[in-house]
Amino acid sequence: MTARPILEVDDLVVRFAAPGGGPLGLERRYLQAVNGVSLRVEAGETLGIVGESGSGKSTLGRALLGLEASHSGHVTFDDISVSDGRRDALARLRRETAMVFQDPASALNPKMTVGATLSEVLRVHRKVPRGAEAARVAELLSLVGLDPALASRRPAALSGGQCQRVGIARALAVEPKLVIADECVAALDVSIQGQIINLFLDLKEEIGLTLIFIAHDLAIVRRLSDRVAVMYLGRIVEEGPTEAVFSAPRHPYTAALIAAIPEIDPDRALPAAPIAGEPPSPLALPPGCAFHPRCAYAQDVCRTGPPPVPNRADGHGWACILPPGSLSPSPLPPRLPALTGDFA
Ligand SMILES: Nc1ncnc2c1ncn2[C@@H]1O[C@H](COP(=O)(O)OP(=O)(O)OP(=O)(O)O)[C@@H](O)[C@H]1O
Repeated sequence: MTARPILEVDDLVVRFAAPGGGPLGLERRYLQAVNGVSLRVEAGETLGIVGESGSGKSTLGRALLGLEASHSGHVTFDDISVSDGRRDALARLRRETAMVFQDPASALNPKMTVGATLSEVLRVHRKVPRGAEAARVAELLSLVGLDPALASRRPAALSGGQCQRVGIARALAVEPKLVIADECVAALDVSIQGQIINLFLDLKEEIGLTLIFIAHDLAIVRRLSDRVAVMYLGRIVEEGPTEAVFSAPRHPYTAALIAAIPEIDPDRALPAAPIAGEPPSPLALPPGCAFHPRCAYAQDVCRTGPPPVPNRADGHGWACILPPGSLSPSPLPPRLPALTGDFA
């Protein structure tokens, strides 16, 4: 029996109007920050979303929580449709989901104590009876590994790691069915990052937290995620069980990102990322596969044909004409001879 997804996303498009154009006669141009994304998240699962800067991770995360309007496509959260913008559905989404942001200090009100911040969430969401807030605040602080005595402090009197734990406690205060963490450890020291990752791992075990973890640090995502989705210019180019994706990537972009992960053991360190150049402008996507100008494996069909049809085998999807096992484990793959046959 397959578990029921708590979140289902079908062909989601989120776009922003480009500057210029519009009413004076010029045709309005749009940047497709999320360009036809489909994915599933099951209860208790952690989905990591990775990709270079500008690949659309944050826009996708915001759209999933109704914080960014979608242009087309469908998002279903726990059996309610949230993409048609119905107020009651959005209100339920807000009650049952939470976001943890990158910069812990600026995400907290500097004038409010930790206790007041958490109590406010409990009150607004009517999570505990009047008078029981202080006890629940202490519980929440303990849950994220903080001394309940910190409830009387303001953010300025906390370290970055402590602030991020408060941010996580605030997210947990609504007893969310889904938490989206967007680059929530990027601003922290490496040792504090490790502590926050361990905290998420504990929360998965203790309260069955369902988490979407957005990051460009693949090593962290590997440690935390059950499945991983790799984004490139608004699309998911590869998605599957974390170890399958990391040990045998099927898209050259994923392989290149993995090759760029710094190795702790210098003897095993691989040379720098082999991805050539910068990503193209999302306003002027190349024809064919959008990754082809940077891909060491590109064939003529990748340059001129339609964008690759996503493949799926063994629960592992990839949007490339290459069959599984084609990618060299070397970070500087040789150009492959021309492929024959239809792999799509
Ligand atoms: N409000 C906006 N208006 C116009 N363009 C936007 C807006 N927000 C994001 N974009 C553009 O959408 C694309 C995706 O941005 P997004 O921030 O989602 O990417 P990201 O993968 O989260 O990047 P990063 O890791 O740097 O946060 C980028 O080209 C970005 O410039």
